Amino acid sequence: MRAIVAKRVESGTADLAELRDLAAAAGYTVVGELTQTRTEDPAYCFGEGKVEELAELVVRTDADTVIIDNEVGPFQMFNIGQTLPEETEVLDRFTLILDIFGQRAQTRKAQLQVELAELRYELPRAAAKASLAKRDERPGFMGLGEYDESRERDIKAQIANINDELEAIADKEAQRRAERRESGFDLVALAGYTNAGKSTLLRQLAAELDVDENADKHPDLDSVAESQDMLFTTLGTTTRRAELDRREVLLTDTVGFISDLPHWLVESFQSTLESVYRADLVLLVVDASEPIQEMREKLVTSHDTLHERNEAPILTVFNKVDLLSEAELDEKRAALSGIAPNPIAVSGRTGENIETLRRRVEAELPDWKHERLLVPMADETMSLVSWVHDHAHVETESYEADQVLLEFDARPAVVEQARARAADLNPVEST
Ligand SMILES: Nc1nc2c(ncn2[C@@H]2O[C@H](COP(=O)(O)OP(=O)(O)OP(=O)(O)O)[C@@H](O)[C@H]2O)c(=O)[nH]1
Ligand SMILES: [Mg+2]
Repeated sequence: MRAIVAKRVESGTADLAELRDLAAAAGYTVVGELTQTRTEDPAYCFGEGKVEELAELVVRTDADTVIIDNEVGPFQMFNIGQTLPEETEVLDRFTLILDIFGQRAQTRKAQLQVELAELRYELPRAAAKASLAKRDERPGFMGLGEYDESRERDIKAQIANINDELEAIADKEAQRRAERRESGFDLVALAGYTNAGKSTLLRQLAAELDVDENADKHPDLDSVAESQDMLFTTLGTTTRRAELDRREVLLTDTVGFISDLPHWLVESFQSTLESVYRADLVLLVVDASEPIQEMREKLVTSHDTLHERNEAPILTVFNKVDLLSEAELDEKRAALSGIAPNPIAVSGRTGENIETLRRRVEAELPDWKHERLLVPMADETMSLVSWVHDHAHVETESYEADQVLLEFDARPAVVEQARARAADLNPVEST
């Protein structure tokens, strides 16, 4: 798999660094690159001369694939394909990302999400492809061989089916979140740009114990294997129990964010992000070894992704501080204080400051409530008392003649539930 990466920008100089990383993540060896600064050409995206240059580069480097960072319309795709040597595959940023996601999708949900994204990508292109297939000079190009109008209807039907199945999965997950909360767990989610170090931090913060059926499907969480410097190593979500002093926390690792993703692609992975949106606290992880400008852009992308639906407070984590000096860190803190107020600086690799992070997580989680509860003696009383012990931090437990006094700290939801259960108890003498 030998690829040429290409990018067009309207102004300034095109930066190919991220596209190169994405290509590598998909398994390509990058054998050439090409950039252009100009406005979009309606027929070719790039200038026509540039596409001819691209064709020569393909021949010279013996590449089999061309990856374009821009969104390429169906007609542009067709025209570029006609100019390039036969059999050359053309991908744009989105089909490349879908390619990576497709390779990594291990769970039913992840596979459905990838399929959904592919269909959403194809839908607006279906009509164009059908008309191109009719006048295709190169039968089979872009898989257009048997393309016709009925394809659009098929796509819509498939999208509806997948949405139904994903909704059913989301319902089950919502139920599981509720059960976990009822069991006294606070839910904390790791979010952030791809490659920021989320999975590494999960390993640092969490016990080996997996609480998720997906855990074995995440090779990047293997504590022995060194994680790779690769984009999108995590695709589904994995949840583990984190070891904190007082509070029982479940920590969920999630898919990384990336810039320039169109709406339909983000939407397709919405239910993956649900565990972020519905958390009690979000740890927004940033790679602090990168230049300030890049950190800022990635923070903006992350906040944009979280913005509309996130309900939880956000704690920014500057990760990879083993790679920078104290002075550099101070400079970055100051420069980014607007978008990342009071961040905590850690290293997931060396473990530096991880204990402080644990304390910060406890401090930032919504406050526990103090409760003083008088429980009447009844058949179910002792089971309620032990439930409170399991879900709360019990300070006092004293027995009087016909009641138990419990004083404890707990999540507001646990306090409410304890009160309700106590109110439901029928005192012994009345039965
Ligand atoms: N030097 C250094 N490298 C780190 C640190 N934390 C993570 N890394 C490296 O950064 C790379 C990405 O780490 P991951 O934990 O896989 O990142 P991620 O955010 O889970 O990435 P995606 O799953 O792709 O979104 C790996 O090569 C890690 O070894 C750190 O504190 N210091
Ligand atoms: Mg990861």
